[in-house]
Amino acid sequence: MNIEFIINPIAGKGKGKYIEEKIKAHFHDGDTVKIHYTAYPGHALIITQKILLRAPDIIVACGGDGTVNEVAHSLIHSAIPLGIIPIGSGNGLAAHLKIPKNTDKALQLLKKANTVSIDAGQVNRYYFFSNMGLGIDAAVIGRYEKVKQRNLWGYIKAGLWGIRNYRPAVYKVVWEEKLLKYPFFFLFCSNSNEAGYGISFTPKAKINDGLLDVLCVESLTFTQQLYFSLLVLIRKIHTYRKAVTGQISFLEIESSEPELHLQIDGEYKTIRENKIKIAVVKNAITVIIP
Ligand SMILES: Nc1ncnc2c1ncn2[C@@H]1O[C@H](COP(=O)(O)OP(=O)(O)OP(=O)(O)O)[C@@H](O)[C@H]1O
Repeated sequence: MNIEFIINPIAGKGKGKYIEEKIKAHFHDGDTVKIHYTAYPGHALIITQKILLRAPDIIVACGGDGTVNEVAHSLIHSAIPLGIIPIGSGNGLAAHLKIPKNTDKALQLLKKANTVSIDAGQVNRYYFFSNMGLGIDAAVIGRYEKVKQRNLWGYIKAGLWGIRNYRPAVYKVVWEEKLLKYPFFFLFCSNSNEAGYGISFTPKAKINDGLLDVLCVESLTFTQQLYFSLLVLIRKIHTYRKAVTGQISFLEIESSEPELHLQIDGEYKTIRENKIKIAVVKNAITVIIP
């Protein structure tokens, strides 16, 4: 088997620095293994494009949702399966796919090569495989990237900062026959049912149903934000009267401001336009699962 690994050395708490040895212990006699380390954001995307020219049997992303996103982006509509070794901090996609967090168990899966075809979401020129969000979600991720503490405590600190500092932006959301226009607290679109750390804003999402699950929440007071958090924790957010939930294959969002701030698979992005179009890409990639 020819198998190539792309390791993000800073994912999670820097676990990527230690997995080379484990990889070598699992794959020897008869297997050709190549290991690549990413050196900067976006590097995994470029490495994958080069690897594709050699047509290996499997390309493996070792990192969190950000690394998986870059590798998977280059694999869209390729027949080569994606392996995931979840060593990031959140690992939402791997959690949905029930890929073990234990590195040895995740490496073992690669040998069985049991695969599934999954959808992706497309936002303008970007893709997401787990989720994307606007509103407080993007503000929190933007803050999280600044605090440089890539763990649950880092997310909690960024979340508390978001509750104090996020100012709702007005979006016009065109969603089949629905039109929503108000200051938004939260706007989330997901392919998976896990956002990371066991939290889910879209518990009913299925990864290969040809649809994306959406949650829109209008501007909330401080107490309502606490209630929102509680409903998310008990996976009952769809029951909240200030939430609009549903499934889409296409969605348009227009902001009252000249640019849009998003999180895409946990990475903060600024789109220098006031409009985005979100669409589903059916059967976008093949992934190795248990
Ligand atoms: N050598 C590097 N130095 C700095 N950043 C890097 C490097 N290699 C990759 N990156 C970037 O690190 C970011 C975070 O990676 P990733 O999402 O895989 O880990 P994580 O944030 O710990 O996990 P999760 O997204 O699941 O919470 C990505 O934007 C990726 O492009």
